Amino acid sequence: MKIAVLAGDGIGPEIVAQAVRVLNALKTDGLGIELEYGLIGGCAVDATGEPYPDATHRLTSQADAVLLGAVGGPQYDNLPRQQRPERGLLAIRKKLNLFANLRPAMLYPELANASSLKYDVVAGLDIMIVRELTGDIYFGEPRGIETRDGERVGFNTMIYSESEIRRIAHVAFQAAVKRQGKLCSVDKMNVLECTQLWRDVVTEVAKEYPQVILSHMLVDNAAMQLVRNPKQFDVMVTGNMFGDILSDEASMLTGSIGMLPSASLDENNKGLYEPIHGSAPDIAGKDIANPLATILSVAMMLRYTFNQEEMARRIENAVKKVLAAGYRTKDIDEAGMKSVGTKAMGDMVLAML
Ligand SMILES: NC(=O)C1=CN([C@@H]2O[C@H](COP(=O)(O)OP(=O)(O)OC[C@H]3O[C@@H](n4cnc5c(N)ncnc54)[C@H](O)[C@@H]3O)[C@@H](O)[C@H]2O)C=CC1
Ligand SMILES: CC(C)CC(=O)C(=O)O
Ligand SMILES: [Mg+2]
Repeated sequence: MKIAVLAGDGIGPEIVAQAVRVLNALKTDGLGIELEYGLIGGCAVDATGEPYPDATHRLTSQADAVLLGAVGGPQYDNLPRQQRPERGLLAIRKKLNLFANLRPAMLYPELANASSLKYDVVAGLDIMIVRELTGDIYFGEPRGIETRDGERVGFNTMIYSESEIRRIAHVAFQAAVKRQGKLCSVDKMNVLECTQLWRDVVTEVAKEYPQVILSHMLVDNAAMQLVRNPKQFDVMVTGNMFGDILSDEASMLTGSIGMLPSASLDENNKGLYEPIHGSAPDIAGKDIANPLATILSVAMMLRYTFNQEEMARRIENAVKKVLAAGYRTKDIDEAGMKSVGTKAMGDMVLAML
């Protein structure tokens, strides 16, 4: 099995290095994998002028799975839009048809005090956010900034086709069937036609899953409910932009954005695995970033693309043990715990593994 490793920018190389150590440890234990490295994002622009070069696309197309760190940084913010690192991320998602983004927000009991909510509100929290990843306002055309009537206007297009909504709805319903059987679809149908269609299609698909209890919620309320009573949610399904925002919000219920992994899957469970956070330029190069979201993304890779449930659990259990033993990077640290940096956290996960 081939894994394309794209570390990207900012903290990307630091956190991916720890996840690669985990993969290499499993390889030593008999997991048949080969790692190949490529460029994406700002580092790819620096080397080739493109955020997602053809050579990287050849590598990822031939790989069974992709491990990605993060892209972007302030030094790239003034580039022409097509060259911005984030466009590389949009390109890989679109070109590999990775339409189903799974973002589990689960609280490790050891991190109860790190959560931004009180213990009784978050104890046992386990939400699966299913975010559509290749459509919506992030990809819709027309888009741009142009002069109209003597002033500049900026515009993007929120667009979803019925088939795009239907296929992500199926992923979400199937996830709900395997979990507590509850699905909440999040939209803004009171003002956006695009999401009226979203609600209509999700409601139609629900007929194929009578065992799942479907509810609908407007996104502003959903954002509020996530910090009021997050345990009401089992699976949430939503579009690209709302899912992006709600998953960053949900991450803080688990203690830190540095804890949330993700899987981005195509129809055949070929996948790209990355933490949900960005390149965190404010802490890059300081050996303080939390590598656990990236390490937990490797667990998702083993589960979803390689069907190695036992190895996936081994990684998750190693993370649990590290937290139970009191090791904490800065973002989840608290009094009385053992503060560690990025690499030392990787050391501890390897030791527990
Ligand atoms: N998937 C990706 O590659 C993404 C890339 N970005 C890009 O990343 C750059 C920075 O974006 P921001 O808005 O600052 O979001 P960010 O997610 O990179 O950082 C937000 C905050 O969370 C902290 N943080 C993030 N990951 C952490 C970790 N593993 N451990 C400890 N703390 C962590 C950062 O230090 C920062 O204070 C931008 O260029 C943005 O476009 C943003 C989101 C996703
Ligand atoms: C950087 C963007 C393209 C996307 C983003 O923030 C994300 O996928 O979480
Ligand atoms: Mg995001």
